[in-house]
Amino acid sequence: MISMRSDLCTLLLLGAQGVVSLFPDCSNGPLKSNVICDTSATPINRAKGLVALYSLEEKINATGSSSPGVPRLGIPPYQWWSEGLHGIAGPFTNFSDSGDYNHSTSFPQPITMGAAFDDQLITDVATVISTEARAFNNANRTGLDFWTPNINPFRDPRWGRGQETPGEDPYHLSSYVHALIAGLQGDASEPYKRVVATCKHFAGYDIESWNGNFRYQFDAQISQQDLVEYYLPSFQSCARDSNVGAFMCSYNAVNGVPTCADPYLLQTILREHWGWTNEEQWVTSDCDAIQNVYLPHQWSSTREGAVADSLIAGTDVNCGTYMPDHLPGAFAQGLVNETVLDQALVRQYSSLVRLGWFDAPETQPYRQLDFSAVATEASQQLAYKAAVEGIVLLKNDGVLPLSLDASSSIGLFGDWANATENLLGNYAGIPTYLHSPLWAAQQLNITVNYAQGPGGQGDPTTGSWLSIWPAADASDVIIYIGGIDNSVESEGMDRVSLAWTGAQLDVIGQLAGLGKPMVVVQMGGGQIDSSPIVQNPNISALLWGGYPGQDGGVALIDIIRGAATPAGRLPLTQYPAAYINDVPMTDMSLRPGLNNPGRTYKWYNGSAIFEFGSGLHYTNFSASVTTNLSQSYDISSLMSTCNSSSEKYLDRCAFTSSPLEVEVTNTGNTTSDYVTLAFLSGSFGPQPYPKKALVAYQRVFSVAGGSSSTARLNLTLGSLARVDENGNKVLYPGDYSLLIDNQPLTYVNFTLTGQQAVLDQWPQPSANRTGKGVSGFENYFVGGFGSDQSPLGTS
Ligand SMILES: O=[N+]([O-])c1ccc(O[C@@H]2O[C@@H](CO)[C@H](O)[C@H]2O)cc1
Repeated sequence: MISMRSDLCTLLLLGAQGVVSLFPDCSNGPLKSNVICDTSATPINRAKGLVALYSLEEKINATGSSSPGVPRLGIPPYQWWSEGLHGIAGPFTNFSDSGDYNHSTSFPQPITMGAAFDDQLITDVATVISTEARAFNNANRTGLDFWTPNINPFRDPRWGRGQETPGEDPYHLSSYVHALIAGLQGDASEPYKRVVATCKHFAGYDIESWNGNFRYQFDAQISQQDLVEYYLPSFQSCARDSNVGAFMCSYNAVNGVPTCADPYLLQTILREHWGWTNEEQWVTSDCDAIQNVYLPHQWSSTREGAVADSLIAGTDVNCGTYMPDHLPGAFAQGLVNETVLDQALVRQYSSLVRLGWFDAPETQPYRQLDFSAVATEASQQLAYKAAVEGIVLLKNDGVLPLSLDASSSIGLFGDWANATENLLGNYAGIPTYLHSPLWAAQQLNITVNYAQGPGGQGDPTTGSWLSIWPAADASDVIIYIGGIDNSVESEGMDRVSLAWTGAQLDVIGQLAGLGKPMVVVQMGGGQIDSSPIVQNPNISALLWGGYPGQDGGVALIDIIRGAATPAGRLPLTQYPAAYINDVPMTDMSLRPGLNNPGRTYKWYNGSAIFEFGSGLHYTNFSASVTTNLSQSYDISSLMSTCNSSSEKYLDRCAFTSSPLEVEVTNTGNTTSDYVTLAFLSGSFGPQPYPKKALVAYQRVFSVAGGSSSTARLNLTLGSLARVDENGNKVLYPGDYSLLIDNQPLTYVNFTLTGQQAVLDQWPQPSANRTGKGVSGFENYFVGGFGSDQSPLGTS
């Protein structure tokens, strides 16, 4: 459960009335001869012209996410907060009760789409989301700024919001988010952006509630090495490589400073080091994160201090009302000046200029879109395809695919067998339809025996499962679809167990005891320890489906019956259930250490139940690297080639002059996709060495039995680099192996020689990262998080 916070509650109530969004009228309104309406001027000059007309009060009012507009100038209210995680959604997106605009396309959760390892799919999905967003916006039903994607890496398996991310690997996240932003925002050279995407939550946010630590208060202690190597690459991809329009700073602090008040993160790293200097780009706070700068972080000593510190640090929009409420006091106290406020507003309005907010609708293709562009046949098929591509086959003794005909009788059991809303996961809008596995099976000409149970995530008594046994007796094949859902992993709620519930294991065990062919489908975003299923010889097959979206049931049943073939790969590690006893959630370090067996496939020193990248097919593949890589490379000549290339950032410079080619051969009979995952391992750079690191991937499609396809992988100098303790990205001499993740593994060895070379010199934070503190609030947590009042009601 999200704790409802005072001013946000008000906001949400206002939002229930719908998005009151008109566009400024540049042809007849009061601004028509202001530069804001001059389409030949630059976005920044247009925005400056507008902001110059605002009074201080009007400027301050415009800092909240529900911006009231300026009626005297014909500036309508604007709602900055829309969500679009896997389809348009959010508290301010207004679906109608019936008729047009009563639904949109709901795609799988990112954790499932991440498993597809298909960047083109992600661009296509994001293009549909931005198209549908525009149609809804034209009907005043949503905004133009979408607070998606969530690209904090899924570091700890307990994290309740890991489902919102593409997984645990920073390279994968970086590539995924680049593809996503292209689809959401469109081509940067176009006159208008489709919508603005927002990379969140910057940075180090991946704890909801663990052992007395809460997202609003947590101070993540992260080494510079882990920050650069693990927590920031996806954000760098957004800012430096994908030209994203917006960032969101997070609730937590990093190394002592709440992120929304941290000039090191927001200015030195984001804007200066990553060159995110375009004035159209702005930072919003997470919802009420600025309040948290005061309490519970106690970084600023007053509310006025918190808004001033955040604005000065580089937070331009405040989700909530804290800035509009407390900036007047901050100005009165001389804590902030108007130049900083103007800068925030110019960023906001030049972004709206790029969205065409001020321009005549006739000139803009996106302003012509209506409900006929929503939930089209092609979008529905894409939602299905995304689900199919993300489903992962983890065990198969040959029973799958089932060949079903009119004489087949299947038993469908488990909480997810008739899942509808569960298919979506969190941050969902209203889907076009919800096709459960049961519904999908019932569309086939077979007998389906369905019975509910065990029921919920608790451990109900076996009495409630009685209907299962006659249904199972009547079936030739048993399919159990269960696992976890948003009742145990969600916003505000981290998991307390990585095991299947006792009730589910009990019923699965009893069903397996019937000795019939049996398939288990593990659902949910976080992984659960499926070793009891893997080890049970009576269970023939195991699939993972995550949250597969509106057509997820059809996708699952189609894979089970062979109408579609599985080729997804786990985008995260499946740890043993005991992992949560081995490491506190608050330990942010990746490498193994005291009370930490290491995190993710790179560093975990125990035995995973399933490794990152696991995934079987209904056929077999071999892979061979056909580009000749096995040689020795001199670091200084690699560097001088890159230094004289047009690439501004050395880590993006290509390692090989043309993409590395991998020939993928289907050595079996069944046509199937194949995800080529390329990892690097070896002895180079600082110790300890990671077990391996993903450096490239490509999905190849519909490879027929006996034939081959070529995967082309772009390797950069950055993919060979390691990060030193100061966060510098360095190319080191040493022995390298490129591994193509396949059975058997394909290796290519090569060496780098000469002196190490720095690809990216990391700016260091200043030594002083201590806040001002708030006296009298030492026991603030006792009072909870709902407001910035002290537990005693004084402030
Ligand atoms: O009080 N509320 O209404 C409320 C609603 C949502 C909420 O979560 C935050 O809002 C989302 C904004 O995009 C961020 O991803 C999430 O961390 C936090 C608080």
